[in-house]
This record gives sequence, structure tokens and C-alpha cells, in this order.
Amino acid sequence: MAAHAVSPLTGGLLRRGVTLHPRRRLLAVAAVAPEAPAPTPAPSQLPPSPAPPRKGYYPKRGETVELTCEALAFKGKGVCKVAGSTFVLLCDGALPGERLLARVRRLRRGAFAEAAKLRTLEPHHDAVEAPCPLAADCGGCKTQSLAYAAQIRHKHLQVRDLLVNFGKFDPKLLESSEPDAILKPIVPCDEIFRYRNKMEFSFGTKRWMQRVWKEEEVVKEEVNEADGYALGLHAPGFFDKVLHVEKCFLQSEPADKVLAVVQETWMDPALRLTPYDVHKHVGFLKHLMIRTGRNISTGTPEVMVNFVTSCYKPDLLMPLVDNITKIPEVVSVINNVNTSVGNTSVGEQEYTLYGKPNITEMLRGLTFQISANSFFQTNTKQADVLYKLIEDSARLKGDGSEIVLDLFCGTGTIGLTLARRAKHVHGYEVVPEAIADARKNAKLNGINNATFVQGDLNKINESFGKEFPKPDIIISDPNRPGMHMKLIKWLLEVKAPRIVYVSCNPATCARDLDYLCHGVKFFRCSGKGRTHLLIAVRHEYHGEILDLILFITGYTFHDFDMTEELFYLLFGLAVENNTRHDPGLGSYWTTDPKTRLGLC
Ligand SMILES: C[S@@+](CC[C@H](N)C(=O)[O-])C[C@H]1O[C@@H](n2cnc3c(N)ncnc32)[C@H](O)[C@@H]1O
Repeated sequence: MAAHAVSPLTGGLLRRGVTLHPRRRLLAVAAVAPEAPAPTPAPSQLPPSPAPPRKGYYPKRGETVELTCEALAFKGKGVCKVAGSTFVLLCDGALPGERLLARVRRLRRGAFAEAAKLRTLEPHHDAVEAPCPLAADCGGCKTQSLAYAAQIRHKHLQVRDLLVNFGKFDPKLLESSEPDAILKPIVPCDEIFRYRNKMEFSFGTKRWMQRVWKEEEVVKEEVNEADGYALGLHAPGFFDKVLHVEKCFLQSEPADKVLAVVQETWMDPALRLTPYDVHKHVGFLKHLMIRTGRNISTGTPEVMVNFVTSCYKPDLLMPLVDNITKIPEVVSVINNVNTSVGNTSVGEQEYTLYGKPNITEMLRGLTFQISANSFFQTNTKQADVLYKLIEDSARLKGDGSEIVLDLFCGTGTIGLTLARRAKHVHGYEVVPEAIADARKNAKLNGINNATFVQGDLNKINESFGKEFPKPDIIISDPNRPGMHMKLIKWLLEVKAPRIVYVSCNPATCARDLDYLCHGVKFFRCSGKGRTHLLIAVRHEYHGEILDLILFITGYTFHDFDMTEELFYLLFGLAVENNTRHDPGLGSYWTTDPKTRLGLC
């Protein structure tokens, strides 16, 4: 299969195996409506007048440019332009409405460039003071100085544009004022700090210093880097530079206590602890992962600390363990040993150095065990809201007659919350440890009508679906690359009356929705009845607030491909005459109206 197209604008993988033309990748952002202009400042406050319009401007690497940020792209990068030019420069830390000085870092196949922000010339609209003193330099949070309401507005715009440009949905139908508008309002998060139940900090040999600005002086990037050990989060765009972090507003207070104790202890020369050098591949400490759960009897926080190291030397870790276990909330200390040169935190071996091998958390009245490497939604409160929405959207009759298929089930959380109202839940997941956790979680909650199977949903064959009855409700919650074409094909063939699609990447979600909703040649559905497609999109920014966006569509299908019905009866989108090649299946996709009506 060809290399995946990685789009910084859309968050990564789009069409599997198809490299999108770089201009096309820009579409998702180019269509974002610019913000309303900021109120005009008094003449005394006016910044120096911008450079004259530069038509046909093309940046040079290393050049310092004055930019205006117009919108936010996926992962919070600012979409910036030089005055008078249409050329897009993506810039970390630039926010809509801001005028800034930046240095051009990379040119991306002539279609757009990446730039590093040097300093603000004029602040953005909706500016708020970032509570974290590291916010301007840390790769963890990118939009802390943007009012939360504005963050939500931008996320909404991004999702809408992705659905229009990649999902091929009619913008009028997406956002009509009718109650059946497809794009529902974002469900915001009540808590905008300390909401993450898991943070992963890196140990590093290159400490990234905070920038100090002197009036009118352009500080060189190199000045920010100094040799020295660090424990913290990566500087934006650098895998080898770590910003030293002593407390983090994203994690729980007990987790902050752990971080502080580790920081006080680990650099003591007497302990002979060394950070792992990602260039030379020497050193011991790789990552510090801190997870926060809840004691199911008392409801108080319980914390797991996971040291990821390059080899197994528990004696070296013991002084750290002794200190952190003085914190009453710490109930588990784990050591994952990862001998590979890669940067992941999953070890080949896992050892429990103190307490229990896992912590617990409660969601929708159920108890879940979480081990160091199992997937668990990172915002517990918002996960509760999401699962409630899923339950509502699934609309199980509650008479115990329906079959639920939970694809990408992780530790079984969604399926288990639905099991109480279903006949049986069948869960599929690739990670064996997650399947083991799912089975344990079923037992822990006295649920006997759930079966969890380990399997790779990217590699399904004709026998998939034979081992369980035809599902009434399918939950699909893939990770960021979205669903494989084989799975989409199977979903279209099985014609479950209801699909709930939960996504953490609106770009691949938009692509999958296009495939699911707008037709694939050779896929035809027959039969009559009501079919609903429900899509819940969990819109996640790295280190940012988790919002939920719920799309609900319903349609009736008759003799045609279910996607045709959706296309014509529900959305009535304009038909284009073009044909796309889908290398995943070796077949052709078409938007030809005759094909869409199943007449081919
Ligand atoms: C976004 S998580 C969802 C987990 C679960 N539904 C939840 O809410 O906790 C996606 C899950 O898909 C699993 N996964 C990723 N690729 C997979 C594949 N090819 N086949 C099956 N499962 C996969 C991951 O291990 C992860 O547990």
C-alpha cells in the first residue's frame, strides 16, 4: 500500500493509500471563515503599519516574516498569511486575529510552509491570560490564551469545513436552523483545567528554555536551547527538546504532587539517574506517566505512577518510589521496560514496584480497572457525558432483545455500559491486554452477556461477522487513522439498523462518513425499513479540552444502496460527475448519479 497522506491541517491520515494533492489539503482550512475583525485600537495603540501587500509572495527558509493569523488548523496550529498574499504559513502558538513575527522553518512541497512564532505584534481576538506560565512555550497546550468560547467556535468551524471538504456534505444542511440540522452544537466541557486523567512527561538531555523577549529583539531559536537534563513536555515540533515542567494545569492535583516530588528527587547526583538520550540511545529514564483514577469505595482519587525505562534496574528507581509513595493518593507504581530505540511508553515488560498493578475508575455507574497501558478516555467527566450520549443515540429498546457490536472496544467501556439493556455485546479490539481488561471489567460489574475478542479490524476477511448474530447496533470508535476500507465495506454490507461512530479525528471521520454516506460503487443494499446512522464525534486536541459534537442523521431506505438513500433523500447534495480511485479495495468510487442510484 502506498504511503499514507499526512496532512498537518487535518490531523494526519486521510484517504488510505492516497496522497492528496497539497493544494487539496489546504482546502480544509482555506474555507474557514475568518473571525470577525477585532475592534479598531486607538491611534496611539496602533502597531507599526503592516508591510505593503505582497502578491505572489513565496517564503524562503529562515526568513523572518510578519504574519496575520486567520484561523486555527487541526491541533491548534495558526493559519497565517503575509499581508496581501494568499500563501499559507502554519504557525504553532498563533491565534486568530493575532499579528506576529515568525521565522519560516519548512516549506511543504510548495503548497504551504511552517513557521515558528517569534513574538506577538498585536494580540488576537478573545485574548485571555493563560494561567500556566509555560503556556507560550509548551507543546502541551496551544490555545490557553484563547477564551474557551472562542476555542469552541474554532473547533466547530474546523469540523464543519472537514465535513464539507472531505465528507462532501452540503454546508446548508449541516448547519440549518431546523431541528434536524446534522451538525449539532458542541457539548462543551465544564472543567477546562485539571481534566486529564493521564499525562506523560518525558525525560530529556536537552532542556528547552523559556523564551525571554527583549524589546524589538528577535531572539534566535538556538538561544532557547541549553544543555541540561529536563523532565517535562516536548517543545512544539521537537522530539528531542524537553521543556522542564514542575506543575501542569492539565492533570489532577495529586498527580501534580507526584510530579513535584519526582522533580525534587531525580536529578540528585547521588542517585545516578540519567535521562535517555534519543540521539545517542543511552541513558535510563524515558518517560514518567501519571494516571489518576478513583477509589470505588471512597470516591477519592487514586494515582498510578509509571516509570518507563530503557532497562530493568529497579534498585535505581527505589529512592524515587520511596519518596512518591509518601503521597497518600499513590496506590500503584509500575515500571515499563522499553528497550527499543523508539519513543513510545509501552514496555515489552511491565513490573509492579509498589501497590496494585492497576487503578479503578467509575463511568455510568460501572467500575473499570485501568492498567498502565490500557486505553481509557483521558477526560473522565467528559467520557461520562459521551457515553450517556452514546447510550441515548443507540436507543436500545431495553427489552434485552438486541445485539450490540462494539468495534475498537478497548477495555470494553462502551459495550459494557450498553450491556444492561442489550441481549448480548460483542467487542473487538487489537490489544490483547485491553481485551483481558475488558473481560475483567465485565466480571467486576457482574455482566455475563458480553464477549470480547482480540482481532485486527484492519485485516478482517470474509469470515468476519460469522461468529456473532447480525448486530442491531454497531458502535465504532476507531483510533485516529479511522476505519479501514475493508471494515467500511463490511459495515455497508451488514446493514445494521443503527451505527454510532465515535471519532477522535474529525478529518478521518469526515473521510469515513463520505464513504459510508455517499456511496461506493458495487455496494448495494436491498430491503426495506428504517435505518439510522448516528455519528458522535469526539473532537480532541492534543493537550486541549475534549469537546463532543454529535451528529444525528436518520433516513429511510428502500431498494437502493443505503448511501444513495442518505444522499438523495436526506441530504440532497449536488451531484458531481467525477470518479475516484480507491486503491484500498482496488475498485472505483464514483459520484456519478446513475451509479449512486444503483443502476450500474
Ligand atoms: C479510541 S480507542 C477506543 C476505546 C474504547 N471504545 C473506549 O471508549 O475506551 C480505539 C481503540 O482501538 C484499538 N485499535 C486500534 N487499531 C485497531 C485495529 N486495527 N483493530 C482493532 N482495534 C484497534 C486501540 O487499541 C484502542 O483501544
